[in-house]
Amino acid sequence: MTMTAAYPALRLRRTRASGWSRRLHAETVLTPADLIWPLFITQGQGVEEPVASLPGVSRWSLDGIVARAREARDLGIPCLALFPNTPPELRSDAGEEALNPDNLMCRAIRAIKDAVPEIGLLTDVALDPYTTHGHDGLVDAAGYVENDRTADALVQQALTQARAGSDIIAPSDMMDGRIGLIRGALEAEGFHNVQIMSYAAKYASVFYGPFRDAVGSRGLLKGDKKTYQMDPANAEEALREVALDLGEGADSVMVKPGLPYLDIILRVKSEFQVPVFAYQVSGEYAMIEAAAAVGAMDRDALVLETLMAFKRAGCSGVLTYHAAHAARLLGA
Ligand SMILES: NCC(=O)CCC(=O)O
Ligand SMILES: [Mg+2]
Repeated sequence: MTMTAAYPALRLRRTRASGWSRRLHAETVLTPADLIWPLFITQGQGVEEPVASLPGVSRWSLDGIVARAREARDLGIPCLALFPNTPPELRSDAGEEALNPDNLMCRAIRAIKDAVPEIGLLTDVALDPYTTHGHDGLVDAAGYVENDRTADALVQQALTQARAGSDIIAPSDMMDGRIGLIRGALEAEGFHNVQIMSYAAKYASVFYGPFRDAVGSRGLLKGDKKTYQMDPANAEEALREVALDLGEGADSVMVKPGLPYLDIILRVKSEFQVPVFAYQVSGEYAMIEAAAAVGAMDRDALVLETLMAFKRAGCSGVLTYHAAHAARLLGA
């Protein structure tokens, strides 16, 4: 790049001097269409259960979930991400409830599609909301999460969700090879337009703590998830993960958590030029709320600045528990 001028002819502050000019020169735009709103589903009717570690976030029974879907539509949010809180009596070692066509997830998909057909639904594929041990897959006698048996179960779980009406299958389990198997099964059953958003680079992170409260698996989890989720020390490996998932048929890829991994988002976008999404996870949400609660920083500004950072790094969109609040701030 050749500079045509130097100070004092060139002053970068000139274009920043007024609001209209800052708007005119903004390189990145954040709109409600960039947001995916994760929602927690619970049993019953007329139930709202606040999640203590996520102030402002609740689990909703199906009627409340449908109300949130209407709210999202009216705010211009294009897509919801659904997570069930499965009661202990429906959990098992193999998480069979994940394959029940009448489980909470499938009932939520159908209820939303009936009432608000114009909103997109992204559904989580992994066994952790359904297992007694809190792991994302099937565990062998030594406590190791078995890859290939788990992948077979995930294929069945993905088909169960696609049959219920899911628009985007989002495998969050980090098993090897599952994207290709799921894509093949979806094609074979005629679900040609059901997308796959792969949690391609999902790190074994402390930032997921409040989410485990929300889906009821915190107290259950035995050990940690380091034999399948990625080591926070690694970046090159994330590019290999993304390359594999794209090669197996993922339509878009996700990096998770979000803000501490902006370098990964930037590298994935630069290397592959495909749709990349970030998950601003529960611990990130909790940090923002905690900082705002003690008056350390302004909540609304923090929400919008962090979401803008994802767009600037190259994201097509962001999963965030602040989605509805952010959409309101953006004046939808
Ligand atoms: N599979 C979905 C998650 O693990 C979400 C994590 C979070 O929000 O902390
Ligand atoms: Mg992988």
